[in-house]
Amino acid sequence: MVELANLLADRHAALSISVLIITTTSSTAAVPHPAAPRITLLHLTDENPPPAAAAGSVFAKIEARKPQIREAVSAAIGRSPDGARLAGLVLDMFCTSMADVAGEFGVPYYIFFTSAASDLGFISHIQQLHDESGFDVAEFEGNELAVPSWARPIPRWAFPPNIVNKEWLQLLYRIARVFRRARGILVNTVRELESCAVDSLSFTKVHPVGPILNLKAGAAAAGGGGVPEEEAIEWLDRQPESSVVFLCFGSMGAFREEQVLEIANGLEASGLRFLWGTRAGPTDYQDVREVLPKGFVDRTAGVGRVMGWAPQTIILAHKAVGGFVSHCGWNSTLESLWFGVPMATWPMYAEQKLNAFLLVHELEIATEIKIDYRNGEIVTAEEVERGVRRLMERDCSREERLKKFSDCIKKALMDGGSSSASIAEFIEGCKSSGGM
Ligand SMILES: O=c1ccn([C@@H]2O[C@H](COP(=O)(O)OP(=O)(O)O[C@H]3O[C@H](CO)[C@@H](O)[C@H](O)[C@H]3O)[C@@H](O)[C@H]2O)c(=O)[nH]1
Repeated sequence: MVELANLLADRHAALSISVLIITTTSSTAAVPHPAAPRITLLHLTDENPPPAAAAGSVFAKIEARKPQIREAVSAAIGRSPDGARLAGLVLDMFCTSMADVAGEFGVPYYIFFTSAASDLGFISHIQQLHDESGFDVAEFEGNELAVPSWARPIPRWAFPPNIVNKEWLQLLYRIARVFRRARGILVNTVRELESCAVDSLSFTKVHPVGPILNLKAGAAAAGGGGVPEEEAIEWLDRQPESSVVFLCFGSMGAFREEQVLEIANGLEASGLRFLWGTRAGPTDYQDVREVLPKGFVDRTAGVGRVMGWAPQTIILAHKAVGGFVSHCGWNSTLESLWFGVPMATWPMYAEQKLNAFLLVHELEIATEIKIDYRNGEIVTAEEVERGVRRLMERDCSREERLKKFSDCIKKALMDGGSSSASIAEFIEGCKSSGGM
């Protein structure tokens, strides 16, 4: 959201933006600094959570903050210069309940969707099928489902794992209905990367405005252990060009001890250079070194390092890195594309299997360690070894495609680029809706 605010403020000098940040007990990442004084960050903390926030899902906790949000919006209006008016509310997918607040202030709301447009297409399609014909994706028994925003049918294994949970699915449908009524959806993607999805989404105005990245690498979240950041980078500086496999699984990608052992054994058997970013397991361990195979750190000292939170964008930008094993979170995907680093997929949760399917089968720019990963499954050392070797093999046609998309996404926000045009169109739309 802050990076989006930076981008919008940069493109329109009269725009002031307040970013409301709801802090929950599970908030981990540090919030970046805004780039312009016209951007105000308002942290709505949990110190005196309203009673409803004590229990329930993150959505219920957020919804319980409505009065706080109303107050914050009123205060933001009060602070704005004479003659300025509220243009609208931009909501992320966890905050769709605040659409009502936009209504109360008589302004439109927009969505900021931080995953792929293809994922947005999947969500809105299953909701439409459900509402129009009672289709129940949780009971779907076919092998694949044709979805208009995808060039090829999506295999059932690639569906987000949560959809078998009926309660969660109803929540997803509710969110998708709010999406449909939005004045527009800003998507962190690039038209050239997902033209099929962007062109097929016609229920509201879709603005591909990406890639919105924080290339300065966010501040570290706690947990994981391993070598300190400076040591990891110094080590990387000493490695030959494109020789290191970087493994990192997002802000929540922690593995159980059993899986840590298989990854470690697979990496060691491959003989490849590696830098492995880890997150602490929820219950098992605090520092990954507690659960690595005995002697692993010493035996692999010449070829690898294990660390906790990794400064991912700095590492992906490093010339020693030749491949990235990723959980396929959308931000990691865009960062990898930005730096032109080949990816091997290991999706873990949320919509990551869809992203992996997009990367491997639609765009054909990634290989797989695992693509149809099921929660709780163990990926063996042999699979890891094979996967990292495949990742580091030269494949000219894959590299060419990767370079093409990497070039596209670098141009998108430049003058004349597709995302630049989309942002301008969004801002014009805000003006014509009478808000600015
Ligand atoms: O050790 C780490 C781990 C993560 N990151 C950064 O944290 C971000 C991770 O983002 P992402 O790749 O999108 O993964 P998640 O944190 O898992 O993101 C959630 O949100 C995304 C959409 O915003 C979804 O695509 C994912 O499935 C969902 O898990 C990226 O900027 C990484 O550079 C680091 O810098 N170091």
